[in-house]
Amino acid sequence: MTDVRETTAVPALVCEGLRYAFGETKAVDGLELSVRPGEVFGLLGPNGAGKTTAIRCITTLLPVPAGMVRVFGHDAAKERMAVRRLLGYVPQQLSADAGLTGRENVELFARVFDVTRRERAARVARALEAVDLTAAADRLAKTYSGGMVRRLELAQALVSAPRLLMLDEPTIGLDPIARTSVWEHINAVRTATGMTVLVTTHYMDEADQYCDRVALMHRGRIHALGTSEELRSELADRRRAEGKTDPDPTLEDVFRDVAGSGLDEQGLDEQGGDFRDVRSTRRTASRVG
Ligand SMILES: Nc1ncnc2c1ncn2[C@@H]1O[C@H](COP(=O)(O)OP(=O)(O)OP(=O)(O)O)[C@@H](O)[C@H]1O
Repeated sequence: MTDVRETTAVPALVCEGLRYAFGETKAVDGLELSVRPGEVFGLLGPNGAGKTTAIRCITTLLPVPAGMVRVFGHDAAKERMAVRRLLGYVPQQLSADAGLTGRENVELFARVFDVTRRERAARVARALEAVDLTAAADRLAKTYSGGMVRRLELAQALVSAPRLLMLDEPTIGLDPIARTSVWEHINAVRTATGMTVLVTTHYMDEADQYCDRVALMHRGRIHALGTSEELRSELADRRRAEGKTDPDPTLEDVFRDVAGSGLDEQGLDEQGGDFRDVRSTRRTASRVG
């Protein structure tokens, strides 16, 4: 893979005062975010927090009705094509075609992204290799396991050599081994290319382990932002100051703390207990077949 390490200080992504409403529902309500080039940034939050809507605004699939979104300095409202060329996007919904082989699926995306005919075969082969699907490339996608499908979707997004890769719940519904494998491939490509990654996840353990920084989103806005360690140690300090002697807080404790009582009214509890429960509500592992 070509080395396109970032040398510029321009943020990979900036959202300022981003708002998006579906009728009366304020899905994104004044989102403030800045993602550094080359980092893996985790956008965390319960169902309905506004993560997917924010991602759709950033990827230009939805307009930016209020506020500002910039991708490597390009305005998502005014320079949509420039922004699209910089982005790779793996949505929550299935984006691979079960009736095509892995290679054909990636080729399709190469065509959509205008990869020239001369470059196409090599780029497709590189993308498949980056996610360890070379040996399975000529099998129909419907024969793939859930983890392989997710890696295929990753290859589809990588074939255009994006500078900012957006992944919406990339590991939901996968078993722990497949989840680890997906993350290892994301990390390997990031290391090789210097690509920036914005990922949404419900899995706090994954965010803790794989994200350089995380933002905790609730009801359309960010409630805390930093490294997992910073957020956890800030909460530990606050607890100590209040005379509490709890053991080390987790990222999920941080989320409960920053979102406060709102979670009890309309948050995690309403959505099935906690972040761990949410994953059982959606299954991607058997989506193809
Ligand atoms: N097409 C739509 N029409 C109406 N309301 C919508 C639509 N899409 C999302 N919403 C609402 O906007 C709010 C934010 O939803 P969104 O899907 O962005 O949240 P999310 O954090 O991505 O949740 P999830 O983790 O379940 O994907 C929710 O209240 C949701 O019901």
